[in-house]
Amino acid sequence: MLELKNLVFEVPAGDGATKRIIDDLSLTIGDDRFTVITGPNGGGKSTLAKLIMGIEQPTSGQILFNGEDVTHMPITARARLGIGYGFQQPARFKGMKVKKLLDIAAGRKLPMLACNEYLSKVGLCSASYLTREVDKSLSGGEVKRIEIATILARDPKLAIYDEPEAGIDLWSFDRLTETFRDIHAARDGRSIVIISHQERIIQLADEIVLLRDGRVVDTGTPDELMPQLGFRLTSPGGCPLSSPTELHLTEIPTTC
Ligand SMILES: Nc1ncnc2c1ncn2[C@@H]1O[C@H](COP(=O)(O)OP(=O)(O)OP(=O)(O)O)[C@@H](O)[C@H]1O
Repeated sequence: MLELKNLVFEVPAGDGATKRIIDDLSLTIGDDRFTVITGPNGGGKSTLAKLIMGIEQPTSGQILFNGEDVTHMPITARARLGIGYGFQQPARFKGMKVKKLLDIAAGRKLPMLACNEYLSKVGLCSASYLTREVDKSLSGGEVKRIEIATILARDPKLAIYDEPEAGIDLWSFDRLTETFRDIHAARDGRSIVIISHQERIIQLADEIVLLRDGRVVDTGTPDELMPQLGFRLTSPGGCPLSSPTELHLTEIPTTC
């Protein structure tokens, strides 16, 4: 369980003034929960994720993970405890092959079959990508999907994905949505927090958290909050392009 208690994050705003990015925010995320954090641009979503991961330090407040105070713990220690984070704009690692990155994430040398599985879950073909370097030769969407595959390989207790849909094409996004749905359906005690503006991801949530001006302004189930967010409720997985998308997707993970 993740508990955020009265978190405040302020940055210098010149002339000794400060700007409050996260404003006395309290939130509890239980085990086995699929939580989507959404809200307007600049509302503080990525900052909140960075505070949870330890990339930023709160000005005040407390972060507890499974009862342990991790507020001032370094990133690596939090990662060891089981918190994983996927950046909105992932880093590239010149000289590092995709296979090696997956091995590092998993903490062991992965068999090929496992690599195939992780990459297919994000709609990438192992044969084309395992030996590629994670450098500038990969497109933004490819790097993003490889990073998500590394988080799947790491299999953290709490996985935080910052806008996993960003820069990802419709077909790969469909595969990714399936993957998130499968992880959640497994109900194995893992928790997922996804920062997203995407209706189809928001729809998967147990709980939606609406963040604005660094504050939680509302929480609720998709039934409760989606109409308020301006979304129309559809059956899970509903998509006007489901037929052509499925056609492509069956080709992506299985035939490479
Ligand atoms: N270190 C910093 N210094 C100054 N301003 C910052 C800093 N970090 C974040 N901000 C500001 O805080 C606000 C929240 O940023 P954040 O990236 O958390 O928003 P977001 O909700 O993730 O937005 P988006 O939906 O556009 O990704 C923004 O106005 C941003 O410019």
